This record gives sequence, C-alpha cells and structure tokens, in this order.
Amino acid sequence: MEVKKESLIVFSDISILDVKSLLKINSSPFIVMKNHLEILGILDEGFFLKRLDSDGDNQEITAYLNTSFVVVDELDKLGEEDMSTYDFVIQHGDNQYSCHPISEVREMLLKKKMKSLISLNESLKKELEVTRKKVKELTQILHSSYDEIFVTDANGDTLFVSEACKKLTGLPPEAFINKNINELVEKGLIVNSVTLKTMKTKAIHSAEQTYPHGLTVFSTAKPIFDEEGNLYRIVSNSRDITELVEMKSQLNRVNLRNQRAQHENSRTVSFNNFITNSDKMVKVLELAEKVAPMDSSIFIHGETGVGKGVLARVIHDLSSRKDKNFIQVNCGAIPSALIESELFGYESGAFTGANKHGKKGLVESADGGTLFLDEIGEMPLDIQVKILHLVQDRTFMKVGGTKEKKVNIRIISATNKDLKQMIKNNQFREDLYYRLHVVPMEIPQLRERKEDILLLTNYFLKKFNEKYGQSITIDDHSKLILQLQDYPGNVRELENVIEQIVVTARKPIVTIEDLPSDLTYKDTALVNLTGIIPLKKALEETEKQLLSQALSTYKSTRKMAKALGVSQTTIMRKLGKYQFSYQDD
Ligand SMILES: Nc1ncnc2c1ncn2[C@@H]1O[C@H](COP(=O)(O)OP(=O)(O)OP(=O)(O)O)[C@@H](O)[C@H]1O
Repeated sequence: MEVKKESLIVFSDISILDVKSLLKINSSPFIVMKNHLEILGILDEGFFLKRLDSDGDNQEITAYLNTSFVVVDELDKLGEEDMSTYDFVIQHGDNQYSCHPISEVREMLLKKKMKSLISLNESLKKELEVTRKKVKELTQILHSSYDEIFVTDANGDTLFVSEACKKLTGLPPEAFINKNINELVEKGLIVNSVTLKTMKTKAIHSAEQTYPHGLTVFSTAKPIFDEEGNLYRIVSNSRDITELVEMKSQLNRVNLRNQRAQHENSRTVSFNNFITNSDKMVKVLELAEKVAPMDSSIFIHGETGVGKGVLARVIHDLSSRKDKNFIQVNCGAIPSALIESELFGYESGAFTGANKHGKKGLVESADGGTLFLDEIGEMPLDIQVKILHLVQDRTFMKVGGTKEKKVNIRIISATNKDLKQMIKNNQFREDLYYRLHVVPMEIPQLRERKEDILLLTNYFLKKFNEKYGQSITIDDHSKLILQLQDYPGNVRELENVIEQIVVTARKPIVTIEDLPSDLTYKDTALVNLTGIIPLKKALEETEKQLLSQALSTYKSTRKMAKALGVSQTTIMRKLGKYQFSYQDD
C-alpha cells in the first residue's frame, strides 16, 4: 500500500490493541514512534511496517528504523541545530504529513533562500534604478537653479557645488569640490564665508559678499543635523544681487535728487555730512554715485580741507560695503617707523616692545569695507612697494609673519600733492600711482565755488549753535565779508572761522566788528569815506562797490541776486545803470 503524505498520522508508544481500534475508525497509515524520537515504522491496514518516504513509495521501512526525526509545521522553522540533530523532518500542515531526509530539507531550504535572494536582488536593483533616477533629477534641478548651492560636511569639506557658481565666481564647481572651506577662504576663493560661520556656531548665517570681478551676492548658510543632533551638513545658497545693489544705488541717486529738490534752494545737494550748492561739486558727486557700487580704486585730488575725506566716506556709504568698516589712514600723521606695523599689523614677538599677542593692522580692519589712504604722497617708498602688492593681489604680510593674508577691500586714495612731480623726483612709484588712479576725482578749492560759502556758513552756524547750545546769527554785511575771503584752508578753515564766531560772540547777532581779526574784511571795506558827501551818492557808491565785488565773485546775475538778496531783474537793471558789462545767464 502507498504511504500517502496527506494521510500520515503519527502516534507514539501505542499498543497493538490501540492500533487495531484506531484502524477501525481511520483507514490511514500510522507512524509508530518510540519516545517521540525514533520511528518504529509505519503501520497500514495490513499491519505491515512500511518505509516512510516523501514520495510515498512502498519500500522497506528499515531505513527509518531507529532514526531521529522532528515534526514541524513549516520547514523554515528549522534551525541549524535541528539540521545536525535529526535525520528526517516530518512536515505537518493542514492534516498532511510529508517526510524528508534532512539532506533534502537542506537543499529545499537553500533553494528557497536562493529564490528569495534572487527576488530581493531584483527588487533592490529596481529600487536602485529608481533612486539613481531621482538623484539625477534632483542634481539637474540643483544645477539649473539660478542661485548657487554649496554643500559641505560638518568638517567643511565641500561635497557639492551647483553650476551657478561659474556665473557667480567665474570658476567651475570642480575648483571647490573636495576642498576644505578653510583652504578656500585662505586662497581668497570665498570671502566672508557664511559656511565657515555656520560650521563654528551651528546656526544660520547670512551675509552680503562681493567677488573680486565685481559681482555682489547674498548668501545664507543653514546647518543640517543627524538623528543624534550632530552637525551633518551645511547647505548654503548664494544669490546674485548685483542688479539689486545697482538699483539701490540708483534709488540713492533719486533720493539725493529729491533731497536737492526739497531743499529751500533747489540747487543744494546734501548727503550725510556732505553739502554743496556748486555745479562743479554736483558733477563730482554724480561721478561718486556712479562708481560707488563698483570696486574700482578711486583717487581724489584736492587742496587741504576741500572735503576729500567727506567725499571718500560718501562713496563708501553709497557702496554695498556701507555696513562694513571705513578705515581712514592719514599716511602723513603716522611716524614712518610705525607705518608698516600700523597698516599691516604684526605677529607676536615681532619686535621688542610689541604686544605679545600680536596686533591686527588697519588693512585687516578694513576687510570687507573701504580703506581710505589719505595723504598717500606722504607714504615712504619702502611701504609703497607693499601697498602696490596689496592693490594688485589684495594680499599682505604682517610684520614678523611668514604667511600672506587675503583681504577684500576697496581702496580710495587722496592727496593734495602733485604726485606726477613726485614721480619725476623719484619720491612716488609710478606703477602704484597708476594702480590707484583708476577713477580720478578732483575737488575744487572753496574759492572756486564761492556759491558754497554762504551755504556752508549757514550749515556750520547751525552745527555749532547746536553743539554749544547757542542761537547766534550773522548779519548780512558780515556774511558778505565771509563770502569774499579766499580760504586757503578751504572748507576746514571756514568751519573753524564759524566755530570761532559762535564761541566768541558777545551778542546774538554777529556784526562786522565781531568777526575774527585775521579776516581780510578791512582791506575790502565797502565804502571809503573821505568826508561828508550826499547820502544818495554814498548809497550809490556802496551799491556800485557791492555790485562790482559780487560780479567778480559770481560772474552770474542769478548768483549775484541770490547773494545780495534781490531779484535777478533788479541786478540786471542796476548793472546797466552803473554800466557794468556782464553776460546774461
Ligand atoms: N561739502 C562739505 N559739506 C560739509 N562739510 C564739509 C564739506 N567739505 C568739507 N567739509 C568739512 O570740512 C572739514 C575738512 O574736510 P576733509 O577732512 O574731508 O578735507 P580733506 O580734503 O580730506 O583735508 P586734508 O587734505 O587736510 O585731509 C571736515 O570737518 C568736513 O566735515
């Protein structure tokens, strides 16, 4: 009789009588075991011991006798230990039994494992393909972004840089990838790095940066943390804001013009502490507004006290560097022995008497901002070489240092000297002159813009009245005297005169007697009376002298009218009356 897998039932330690009675109720064959461990045999209806075989063939049972076996629901439940303990496995499920030699089970399980590994491999392959596609798509999206995306790990090693970096920095992403942020900053490829700040503080940082070739970007770096809260990545985003900065500067210009229009006198321009009424100065100011957003070096010529320092500050305030330092170096005021260490700083122990921690120089303090080299003609020749190096490469070396440092500065220079003559006399380097002289500007002397005198007089009067808590006014005659001065010390001299007037005034309205004695008003006394003359003649004489002085000063009937406080028609009529020749304007 065939041993059918589905009809196999296992009994153990049963007596012949039990078998007989079992056979009566169940026609299936039985496995008879001893102590749950050894198969004694299979009993069928004829009580023949049959071989228990997974194929169900009728074979001799001897192979199964005294062997060990295990009964399980699922083959997968078999452990390695079972495999080495038992000779057969009897699988029991849904009232079915099948018997397998352990070697066969091993093979079956191996095949099953292989099959599932193959299908796992297939699904992994598919997933990998999908992930690859997604990564490619995301990378393409990042590369097509208008903004530059820059990713580093927690140590600042650059992992990814998007294509936009070419447009912003002029360099391909490969110039940055796999390089450490510290190295990139040291080489000057990145200035004012927000990634570095985020790496140090683990917080978000934003900053405006200007690249050497003139682009201005706004960058924000954000930290990304892993599940344990450790810094994992730093992702920064940089946007080109050059146009925005240009628009801002245009807006500034519009504001300047609006201010001018709003002023009591529509010709007046005022910006920060800079005020003017003169066409020549307005042109200078317009040039300043135009070049301020660019990083080109500017050279301001002009006599002492004309306002070179004020103009340099205006340029800084109109540039994208306005929130950074404006460092003014008066090259003539620093002793030549100290100038190098003042400018470039020094390392610890650079010389006797030096601060043991070293010192930061003025150049480094101007990093990100503007360095104003006033009185550049006073710069010693050996320092000029170092300034040339700074201008060309934006690098310098501290006194006693061994490593060059990179800075991002805009340089404005100024002089009241004839540098061309100094070059001829070998007192100034020609190469440095041309490096600094990219955009030259000239501020006229105060006597060449007399229309500024009254405006500045009122401006300084207000300033010093506020400073000293006074309310001094100056009468018209005295104002005219002030206007007729030559002011070799230019605006600074006028400023000093007004301060002196306010401080020394003995009455609320200053008259000619109260003016400082060194003013040349006595020489320009308006009416030289030699005796008693008719009042009308005296008045006419005064009028004639006033007109003559005003004409030689202003050369324009409009300006004369303003200075003398009458209408332009009155001026023209009176000039005709006294037969002055003039050009109408
Ligand atoms: N246009 C102006 N409006 C208001 N104040 C001015 C103006 N020009 C100059 N000043 C004032 O005059 C003084 C001298 O100006 P500044 O120091 O800029 O001149 P400078 O040409 O740089 O002189 P120096 O060559 O001696 O360094 C300052 O107090 C400044 O505030």
